[in-house]
Amino acid sequence: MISLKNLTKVYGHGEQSLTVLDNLDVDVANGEILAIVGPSGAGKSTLAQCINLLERPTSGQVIVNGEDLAQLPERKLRVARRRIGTVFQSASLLSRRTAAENIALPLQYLGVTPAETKARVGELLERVGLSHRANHYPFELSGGQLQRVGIARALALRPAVLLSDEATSGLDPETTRSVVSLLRQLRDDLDLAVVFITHEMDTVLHVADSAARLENGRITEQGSLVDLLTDHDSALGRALQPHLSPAEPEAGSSLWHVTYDSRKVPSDWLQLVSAELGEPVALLAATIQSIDGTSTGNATVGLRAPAHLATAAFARHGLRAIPGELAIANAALDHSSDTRATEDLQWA
Ligand SMILES: Nc1ncnc2c1ncn2[C@@H]1O[C@H](COP(=O)(O)OP(=O)(O)OP(=O)(O)O)[C@@H](O)[C@H]1O
Repeated sequence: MISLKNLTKVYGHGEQSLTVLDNLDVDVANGEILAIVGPSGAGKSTLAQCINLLERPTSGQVIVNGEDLAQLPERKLRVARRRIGTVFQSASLLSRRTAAENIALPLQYLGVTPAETKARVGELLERVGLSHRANHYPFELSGGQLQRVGIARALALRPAVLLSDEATSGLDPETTRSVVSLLRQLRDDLDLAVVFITHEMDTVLHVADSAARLENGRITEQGSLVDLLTDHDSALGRALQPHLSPAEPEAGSSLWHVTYDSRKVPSDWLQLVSAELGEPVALLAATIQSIDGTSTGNATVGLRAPAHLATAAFARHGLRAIPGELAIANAALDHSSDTRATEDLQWA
């Protein structure tokens, strides 16, 4: 478990000072992946460096398994830092060492015997699915394989916390999916608390149990993925939903945007709403996913029924429906009055 309490980082002094992290409170339990998202300049890299204590926070606590690492003197910090394994954007492996030798590095620095190191490296290679690439050099490995070696190296000293600092950024979608599924596997097998820092909103839905939004050095929203996705007031929840390009509605019918507003939306809601309205409801676009066993998502539909009947029929099944023009007008309003919406659009 890792807890950040009142974490603050200020660069510079006096009039030149810049508060980059402002009183952050974040908890990540064992077996949980928390995604921290935010636009460029929000403070994500600084936060990563404060979590693994490469930068000392100006004030506040970084508590791992009950101990505040931020207060430790340098000598003790060197040891305590082992509790946090970090995976960086580019795996940053030593080019003249094989995959196995790169993974062995942290163990060698610690003076672990060659026999123990060999056994541990073998275990780690197997865990990340790379036993067959043990003796390959970085230039012989794909982007996804390099990240797997980076993950294995981060796990070498059996950390309690795995910090992923843009570890999937720049990877193609399929490779991202495979790295993400490895992280989820490790979360479960090793009961790790995983902090997944990213600017890629698309990945969050696939990897995280919970998400927090960092903006101008502050956490502006955080919660479980399901809570965020089913809260129509959540800017982060909206930004997490994939964008849809709906088909044209039939002439004479109007377009509605439908979001899952409850944890108990029946899977056959389209038929149920059609039956209640006594007319077909056309599905024009939809994205629905299961998060921790709860269905969430949004859809665009076309129908002819009067607005008040349609709204009520959707609401009875835990869905929130907004007429197309109104939804577009709301989005425009968000866009002009709320910078968060602007950035949501950029991330999506
Ligand atoms: N060592 C430093 N000294 C002074 N200011 C810094 C330092 N490091 C970062 N900053 C400032 O802190 C702010 C946040 O930077 P940071 O790199 O943490 O953001 P970020 O969210 O990671 O951005 P990006 O996604 O573009 O990498 C920026 O205004 C940056 O200029």
